[in-house]
Amino acid sequence: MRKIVIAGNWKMFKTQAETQDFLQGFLPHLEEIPQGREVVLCPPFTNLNLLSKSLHGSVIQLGAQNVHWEENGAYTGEISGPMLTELGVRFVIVGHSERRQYFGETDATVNLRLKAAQKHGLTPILCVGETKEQRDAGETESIITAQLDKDLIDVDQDNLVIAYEPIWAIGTGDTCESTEANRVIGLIRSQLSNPHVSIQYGGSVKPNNIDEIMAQPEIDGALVGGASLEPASFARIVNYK
Ligand SMILES: O=C(CO)COP(=O)(O)O
Repeated sequence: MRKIVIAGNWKMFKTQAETQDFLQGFLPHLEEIPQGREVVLCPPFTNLNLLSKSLHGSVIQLGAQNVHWEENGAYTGEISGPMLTELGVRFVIVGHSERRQYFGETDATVNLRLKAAQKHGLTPILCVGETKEQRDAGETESIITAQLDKDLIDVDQDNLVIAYEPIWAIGTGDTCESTEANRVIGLIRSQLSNPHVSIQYGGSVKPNNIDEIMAQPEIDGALVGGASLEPASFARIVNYK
């Protein structure tokens, strides 16, 4: 059975005070969330402890935005798997295009991070997707195939979520047509050994397009950036019809 996973990626947004404000607006909506939907919040590391305490016992699960492959060591600025699991973190985003683009992450480091996440019992959300230039050049399929080939070496597909995030659709308001996202996600699925992996769509997911996106048969959830920052908007998304 493929699980539905809706995750909010807060990126580098929200102080702890702003996180408290978010919770005040969001917590009243929790009861509306239909059973069987996994809802995950991935705040900056600095908010994990606060959210871990505030969401304890609720249906909302906690995710981080990255994880290092070693358990500890001289890796300034990095966070390890045991540091996350100690806080009750269950999911971790790995290989987001912003990490690949701005922080030099490669398929090799993405692969190491995926394996480390799984070793510590975290479920990684692997992000893949093409740039506008690659899409225009007709390279969407070959780029994604190459990413999957390298990123998933020795990765356990029984404990994995994948997010298809076309880079040109991130933060632009330029959503990928839902039928096209469905097609690419079907293509991703055809390259996996486990057909039950949940595959999300990400890129300008909003309250006004979530119903259409989730109506697509191949799409098992969403990875939501900007629209997860505002309580009413994220509540509407997790309560899609
Ligand atoms: O990058 C994203 C989620 O990881 C998508 O961001 P937006 O929803 O803001 O386009």
